[in-house]
Amino acid sequence: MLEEIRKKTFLGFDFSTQRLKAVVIDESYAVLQEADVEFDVDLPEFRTSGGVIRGEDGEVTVPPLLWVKALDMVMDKLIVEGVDFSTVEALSGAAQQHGSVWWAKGADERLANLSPEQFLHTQLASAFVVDSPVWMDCSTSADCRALEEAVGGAEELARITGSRAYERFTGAQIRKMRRTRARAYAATERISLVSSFACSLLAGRVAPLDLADGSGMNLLDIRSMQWCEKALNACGDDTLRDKLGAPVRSATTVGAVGGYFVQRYGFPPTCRVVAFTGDNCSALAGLRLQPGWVGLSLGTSDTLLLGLREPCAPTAGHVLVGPTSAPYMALLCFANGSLTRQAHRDRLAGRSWPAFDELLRATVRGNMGYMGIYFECAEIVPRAAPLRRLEDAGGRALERLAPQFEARALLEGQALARRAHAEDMGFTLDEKSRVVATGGASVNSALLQIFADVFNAPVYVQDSHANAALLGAAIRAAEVWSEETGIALSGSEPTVSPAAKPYPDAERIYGPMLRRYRKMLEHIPTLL
Ligand SMILES: Nc1ncnc2c1ncn2[C@@H]1O[C@H](COP(=O)(O)OP(=O)(O)O)[C@@H](O)[C@H]1O
Ligand SMILES: O=C(CO)[C@@H](O)[C@H](O)COP(=O)(O)O
Repeated sequence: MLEEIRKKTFLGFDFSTQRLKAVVIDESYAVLQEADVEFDVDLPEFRTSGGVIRGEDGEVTVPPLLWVKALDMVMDKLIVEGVDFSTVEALSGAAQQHGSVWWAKGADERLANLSPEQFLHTQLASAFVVDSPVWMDCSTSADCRALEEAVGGAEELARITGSRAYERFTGAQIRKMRRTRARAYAATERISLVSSFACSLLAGRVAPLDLADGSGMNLLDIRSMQWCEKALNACGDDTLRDKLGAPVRSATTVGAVGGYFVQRYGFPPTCRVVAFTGDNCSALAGLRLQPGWVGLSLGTSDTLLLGLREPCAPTAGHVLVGPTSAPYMALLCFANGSLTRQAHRDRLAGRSWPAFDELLRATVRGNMGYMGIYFECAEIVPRAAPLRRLEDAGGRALERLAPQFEARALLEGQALARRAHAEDMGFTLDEKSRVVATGGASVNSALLQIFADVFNAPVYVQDSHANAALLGAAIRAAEVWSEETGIALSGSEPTVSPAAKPYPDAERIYGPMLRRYRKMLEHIPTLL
């Protein structure tokens, strides 16, 4: 009886590229408290820009201690928000995908013996062998080609692992580490993904990788759900399987919360830790997409998410093991998302979104035929080096345009790319189609209107302030807890609200522009 009336809450984390967010929800999945640590602003001592450190030759890394320290900070911020940790029945999390964390020897022991008297970051200062390569890294092209060759070609790798070899995927990152920093590779006891690393901090032991995020490594056979022997051999030595450990289904309780959190913050010792997963996988869980809907995450990267019944071997984009009841999910990741929009906002309109929106309002839909492709960093879909292409309605190349036309060309070009590549992945638009947007840029109604018109489908956003990946983390914790305890929760479907509706002439304007976008692509030197 007492158990039934005791207040039950669930905690979710999102270790995304630019910040760490945390949310507490109740049994009906209503948000009770939220907190957030912005890496560049709140942890300036790590000298990140956009949450990462850019090195030479396309290397992009993060010192894992940044995430550890951010966890210390976000916990303290949750206390300030009034969170009562003694009511947390289960927790889970999401994290940027593909990044790897390289644990020094004795990782499990260190995690199991954390003193509640001290911060985590002071106790884990020497727990990592190297900085973490993250998803923005594009320094592993040679390793990608070698991996594809070892497995029998790009198509075969895509058939087995759900993706051709991609620079940011963990397999090639591991191969590069072993090739260029053999001593660091050898000194590493365990390799985590950012998600399973964050889970490890909470669980007080090195936590297993989950199958959904594990599919973003080019190492997992997405049909058998086991590591692919050939891919392991191509990227590591005979210790790699042990370094990675066995992956688990995303809906798995990996254990109880670590003693550190019980003693320092008052969590109940029975609080369950549910496997953490990739942020896009978590967003799929948070958005609860229905057939015909497409998820659009506008975080640091722009990603399109779809539930799939069967795996396929995509030429661009990825198929991951499903984190929810859909057996698989499709993921298209566009590296030129918010940071590219932000860079051009700064160039064209000062550092203000309202001023940028003002520029958009000075133009018409279709931009009088002006179109642009802006890749500030190497693009993932399509795989291409940084470049800028502008053309007029007659297809003539232009050097520059007035700021208002450039602003619209940038956003329309991005939305056209998202639609073209979603269609290539098998997404078909019909009258039931919906785009459900989430992530930092989903507050921008002018951007959402462009997506509605280009997709010729209404765009919705979640009613909750928390983004879908973050909310998905807390909801996954609640659902696994409910399934395991047999205690039903009143948790409701997340409600979404219409944010933009396509104009009746949208297809007439953007259908031809979609064809022109595909033509422009033909003239772009895409990388292999
Ligand atoms: N009004 C706005 N219009 C467009 N983009 C915005 C706006 N507000 C924030 N953003 C973008 O949101 C991005 C951060 O989104 P967020 O989902 O927090 O990222 P991540 O989860 O990858 O850390 C910023 O880079 C910023 O450019
Ligand atoms: O690499 C990918 C997906 O394949 C990225 O989407 C990362 O998962 C980072 O996510 P955000 O910080 O952009 O949300």
